[in-house]
Amino acid sequence: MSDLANNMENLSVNDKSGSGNQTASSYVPPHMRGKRGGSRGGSTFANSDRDSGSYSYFSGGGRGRGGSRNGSSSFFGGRGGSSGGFGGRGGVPRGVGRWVGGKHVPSEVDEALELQLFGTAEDSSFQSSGINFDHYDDIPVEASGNDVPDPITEFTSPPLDSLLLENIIKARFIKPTPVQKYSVPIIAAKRDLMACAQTGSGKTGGFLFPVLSESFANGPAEVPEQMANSYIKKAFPTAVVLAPTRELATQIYDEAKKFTYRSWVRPGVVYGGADIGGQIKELNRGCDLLVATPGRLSDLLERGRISLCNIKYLVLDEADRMLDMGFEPQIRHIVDGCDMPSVENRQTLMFSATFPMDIQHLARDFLKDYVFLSVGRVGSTSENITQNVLYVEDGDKRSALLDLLAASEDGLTLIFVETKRMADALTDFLIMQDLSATAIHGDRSQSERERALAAFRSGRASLLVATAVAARGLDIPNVIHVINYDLPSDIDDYVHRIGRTGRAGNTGVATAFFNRGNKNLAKEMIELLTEAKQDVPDFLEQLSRENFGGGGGRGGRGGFSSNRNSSTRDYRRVGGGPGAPPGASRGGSSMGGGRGGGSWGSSWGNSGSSWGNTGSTGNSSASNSWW
Ligand SMILES: Nc1ncnc2c1ncn2[C@@H]1O[C@H](COP(=O)(O)OP(=O)(O)OP(=O)(O)O)[C@@H](O)[C@H]1O
Repeated sequence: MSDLANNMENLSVNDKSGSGNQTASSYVPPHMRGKRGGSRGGSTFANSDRDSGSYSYFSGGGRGRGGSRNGSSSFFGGRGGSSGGFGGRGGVPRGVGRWVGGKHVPSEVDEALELQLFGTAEDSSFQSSGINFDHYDDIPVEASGNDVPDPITEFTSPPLDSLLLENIIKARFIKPTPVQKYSVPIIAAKRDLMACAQTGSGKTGGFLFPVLSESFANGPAEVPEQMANSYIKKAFPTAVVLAPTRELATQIYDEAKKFTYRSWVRPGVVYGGADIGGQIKELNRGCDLLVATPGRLSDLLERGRISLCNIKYLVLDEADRMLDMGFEPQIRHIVDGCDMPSVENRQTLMFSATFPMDIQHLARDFLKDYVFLSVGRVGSTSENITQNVLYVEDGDKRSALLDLLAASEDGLTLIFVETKRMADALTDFLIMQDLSATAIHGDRSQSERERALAAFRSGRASLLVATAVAARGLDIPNVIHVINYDLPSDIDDYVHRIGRTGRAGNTGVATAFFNRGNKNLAKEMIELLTEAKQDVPDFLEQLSRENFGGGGGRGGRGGFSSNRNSSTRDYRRVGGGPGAPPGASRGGSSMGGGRGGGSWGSSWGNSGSSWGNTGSTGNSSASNSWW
C-alpha cells in the first residue's frame, strides 16, 4: 500500500472537529495543525494565481505530454510554425517522408524534432520512461470470434514495418502490452475488432501500430478521379480516429505524430471550439490519418472539406461513449450518411475499457465478423490502483477533501465533480485555501481548457478539478491520486475516472466520497472492489442490502443485469447472438431503469436524422450539457 493509502487509513473524515470554519481564509486540517506550509499549501503558484484574481490565468506551454507540450501544438502541432510538431522550414514539413513510385522514402533524421517528439529517458513527463508492463502478462486475455490470429510476443519487423519499429524503439516501448500483442495481428489480418482493455494499458498503440504498419508498407490510396477534380480542396484520409473530447483527440494526434515520424503518413486533428478556418488550412496541406471529434468532423464533411471515400480504417476510441446516446446520431451520419466505404469495405476498430452489453449490441451495426478481445475483465479496474471508499455526507465533503489533500504525497491530484458549477465553486474554494488548483469543464473556452491542462501536466497546478470531460483517455503522468468528490451515476464512468491514475504499470490511489445519495452504485462498487482485490467497507455492504430490490443496476445506463459478471464478456457468447433482434437482449434487463427503453429504441430508427442539431463542438451538447 502506498504512503498515501497508509496516511488515509488514519483519517476520520466524519470528525466534525476539523470541519468548522470552512470559510476562514485558510483551513488547517487536524493532523496538519502547527505544520502549515506542508507539501501543498503556500506554493508560489497558489499565491500568484490568487493575486491574479482567478484560477484561469495560467500561461500555456507546459512541458506535459500531449497537446500542451508545445503550447500551440494542439492545432496540428504548429505545423508550418516555428515551434510545433512538424514545424515547417520554408514550407517543407520536417519529419514527413514521401511515397514515390510505389516506394516509401522516409525523411531525413531531424534530431531536434526527435527530442520534441520522444523526449529523453530521464524526462518524467514522458510516461513510458522506465515503466514495466511485466506483471501484465498474468492478466487473462480472451479473444472470441472466428479464426482469431495468434498474438505477437515482441515488437519485431516483420510483422511490423521497419520504420514503425524504429519509432516504437525511439518511444522506449520495450515490449507490447497485452492489448497490443493481440490487436496487431488481428488488425493485420484485416479483421474488425472490439477491444476492451483496462485503462492505461496501451490501447492507443493497439490501434495505431497495425494501422500505421500497413499504411507504411502499402502507401496511400489513390484519390478517385472524379473527386480529384473537385471544386473545393479536400482532404482524403485513409484512417479516421473518432474520440469524444477535444483533449483526447489532441492526445491521440500527439501519439500519432511520434509513430508517423519520417513516414509519408501525415496525421491531422480537428475538434470543435477551435478556429475552423485554421483547421481547413491545415487539412489542405494533406492529412492521411485524421483524429477528430464527431461534431467537428460532421461539420467539415458538410462543408465538403473532407472526403471519407478512401477510408480503410475507422477507429472509435472510447467506443462505448461514442455509441452512447449523445454521439450515436453523429457517428451514424459520419459512417452511413457521407461517402465512407461500407462496413464490408473498411475495417472498423473499437476500443474502450468498458463495453456495456447494450452498447456491444448496438456496435454490431458498424462491424462485420469481428473479434472480441478482452484483456482483464471488461470494465475491471487495474490492481495498480488502490481504491478507498469513504462515507462522507455532502456537507462534509470540503473538509474531508482538505484532510485528504493534506495527507497526500507530492504529485498531481485529479478531483472529479458532477457539474460545471461545482467545478468552479470547488476550485475557488481550494484557491482560497492557498492550494494550487485549476479547473476543466465544458463551459470553459478551448484556450482556458488547454491552459488548465498544461498547468496541471507541468505541475504548476497540482490539483485539477474536473467534470466528466476529463474522465476518458487522458494520459497524464504523475497523477498519484484521483478523488471522486462526487461519484458518477454509472459505474463505468467511475472505472474510466480512476483510470487516470495507476497508468502504464505505475501505481495510484483513488478515493471516492460515498453517501446515501450514491446507494444505487453500492452493489456494483462492491463487485468492482472485490474483483480488484480491494477492501470493501462495511457501510457499502449495508447500503447495498438496503438498496436490494430497489432497482440498482447500471445507474444511468441500465438495460442489462446489474451483475457485472454477466456484462463483462462478448455479448455473442452470453446469448443475444448476431441474429437476435435488438429488443431481445437489450430489453432483457430485469433491473429496468437506465437508458429508458423507449427513447433508446427509437434512436435505432432515426439514424442520422438529428445529428445536425448537435452543433459543431467537440462534444455533443445533447449528452453532456452538465460537463
Ligand atoms: N508497449 C508499451 N510500452 C511502454 N509504454 C507504453 C506501451 N504502450 C503504451 N504505453 C504508454 O502507456 C500509457 C497509457 O497508454 P494509453 O493512453 O494508450 O492507454 P489506454 O489503454 O488508451 O488508456 P485509457 O483507457 O485511459 O484511454 C501511455 O503513456 C503510453 O505511452
